[in-house]
Order: sequence, then structure tokens, then C-alpha cells
Amino acid sequence: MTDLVVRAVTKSYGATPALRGVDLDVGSAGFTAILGPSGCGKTTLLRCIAGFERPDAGEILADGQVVAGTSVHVPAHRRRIAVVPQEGALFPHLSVAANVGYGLTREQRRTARVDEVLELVGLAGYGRRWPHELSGGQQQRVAVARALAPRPRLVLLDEPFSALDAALRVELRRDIRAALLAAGATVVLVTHDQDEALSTADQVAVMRDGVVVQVGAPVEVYRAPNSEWVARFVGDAVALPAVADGDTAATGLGRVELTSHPVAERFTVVVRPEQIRLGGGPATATVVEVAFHGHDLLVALRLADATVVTARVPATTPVEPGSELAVGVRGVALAQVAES
Ligand SMILES: Nc1ncnc2c1ncn2[C@@H]1O[C@H](COP(=O)(O)OP(=O)(O)OP(=O)(O)O)[C@@H](O)[C@H]1O
Repeated sequence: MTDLVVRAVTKSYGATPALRGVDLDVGSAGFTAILGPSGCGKTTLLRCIAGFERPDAGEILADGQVVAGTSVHVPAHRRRIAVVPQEGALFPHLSVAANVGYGLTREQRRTARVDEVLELVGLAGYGRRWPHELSGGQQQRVAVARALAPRPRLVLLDEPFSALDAALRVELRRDIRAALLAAGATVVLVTHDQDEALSTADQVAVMRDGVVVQVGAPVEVYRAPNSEWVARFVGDAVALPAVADGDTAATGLGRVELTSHPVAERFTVVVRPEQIRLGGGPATATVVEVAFHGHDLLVALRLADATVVTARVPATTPVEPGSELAVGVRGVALAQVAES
């Protein structure tokens, strides 16, 4: 697997800073997602890695070789890094096979490589079709096959599933992940979709305002975000005013366990809506609203201190607006933020 290292990379467009010192190590993880809101610099980082942009400062190394750095700029076509863009990547006037073979030498095209990668993405036998004869999902599969054909050391995916409908995305993500890892490629996916990042990647790098603010396995980033911002960005979060009580926090939902000592006398703790327990616990709450979301209910609760928080519970939970319930928090708080 290719070891990609990004060190202190900065990049501005005129007076607009897009990257403000990005550090990222993609080495050990097969599949890394770069997750961040619109405008945080994801695409710029991807373009710097691919070689379409030149960083202002910092270094990018692939397998220990500097591909971008002070006075080094290996051109994009020499990096052995493939990019799969959002959509519209295929040449409409070329057959599927010709699209897939586009980046291959004439000799390579005579081998079975095109059929091999088409099979890998689940499109064996589609070589003679034209792009317009394929569904959107099939076109993205062809784009991935084309990226894989020349055996790149790294595949960069730029929001490749964003134009597809929800059900198709889930299936395609799973298949594409399997195909890329079967091909032995190291993969970097850029996305603003939390669910996509958490469900597809082995490692998630969360970006905000031109820097990577947290890197970790999906479960780590979700369960132990290093700030309230990350907690809110990777999922729903409930912020509770808290007062230090020994090594725990006293909140409107009762005592909450912390992963570390309280940061101040008064602070805010963050928990996930699914951590709120209904029908048991040390505090009392009034049910303000119950919203049905298929397998879940979102239950708005007014606590004794008048704070309103939202709990997520299975749809089978018996709960009525206006009723009073015992409530509590299970598990530990995700993050604590000192009151400013
Ligand atoms: N070619 C450009 N010229 C000037 N400013 C640019 C250019 N490309 C990007 N920017 C600016 O750089 C910042 C980062 O943009 P970038 O496209 O990398 O973000 P992003 O996270 O990929 O956003 P999105 O998810 O919306 O694509 C933004 O403020 C953007 O307006």
C-alpha cells in the first residue's frame, strides 16, 4: 500500500487561504476519507496531491518520494495518482472499453487489463457499450475502472457518489470500496457527507478552515471527537450546561461521566442523542414533541432547568407528548468545552 504523507501544506488563491498547514498521514489505512464542510479546502488538498495545483509551502510524499515540495513539482501524469471526479468523467464518443483503456499504452491495451478492471467493478461484458447506455451508477463504476487500469499507487475520489440517489449510493460505495481494496490501491475520498465518510473509510480526516482538525478511525471520531465542532459535524450532538462534580459533570440530565478531569468549574458537555435514556435515570423531563423518523423517534425533552434537548430512541419506545419521564445519560460525554 502506498504511503502518502502531507506535511504543513499551505495554499492560497490570491488573498483567500484555502489550506493553512495541512498535515495528514494516509499510510497505514487503506481507505481514508477527507471530510469537511463546503469551502474548507478538501478539493484544493486533493488537487495538490494529484499535482493539478502547486502548494505554496509544505511537502507531499508518496512512498517516501517528494512529489511536491520546495523546488519540487512532479507533474500530475508522473505521479501514478488517479483521480475519479464527481461525474461526467467519461468520453461520450468512446466505448466503455476505450474509456477504460484510455490511460494505457498500446501494448497494455492488448492485454486483458481492460476486462480485468471491468470485472473488478462488476461490469464484466460491458466493454462494447457506450456511456449513454449506462446508468449513472454504472458510469461511475466505469470511471473507477478507468482510474484503476494503469495500476496507480493512489486513487483519489472527489465526491464520486454525490449525484446518485441514496439507495444506489450505499450499494455503489460498498462495491467501489471492495474493488479498490481488491486492486491493492490506497484510496483517498473527499466528501462532505458524514455518513459516507463514517461508513466507507478506515480512517477519517476532518477538515475545517484549511486544516485537518482530527484524524482517526470512524468510530473514534464519532465517539471521541476532540471538539464540540467535530462532535456536531460528524453527527447530531446535544450540548448540556455542566458543573464539575468531582471527576464527573452535574447536568440537567443527571450526572455524566467524563473521559478526563473537568476543564473548569462550569463548562459544557456534549453527548449524542442516542445516549439519552428515557424511562430511567436520575433526572426528570417533560416530553415536548415526538417526531417519527422510520426506525427512530426524535424526542424533544424539557429539563428541570428549562433546557430543551433531543433524544433519539427506537421507534418502538412508548412515549407521548406532555408526559413526564425519568431520564439520564448512558456512557461517557464526548467532549467538554470551557465556558468563555
Ligand atoms: N480557483 C480558485 N480561485 C480562487 N479561490 C478558490 C479557487 N478554488 C477554491 N477557492 C477558494 O478556496 C477555498 C477552499 O475551496 P475548496 O474548493 O478547496 O473547498 P471544498 O472544501 O472542496 O469545498 P466544496 O465542498 O464546496 O467543493 C474556498 O474559500 C474557495 O472559495
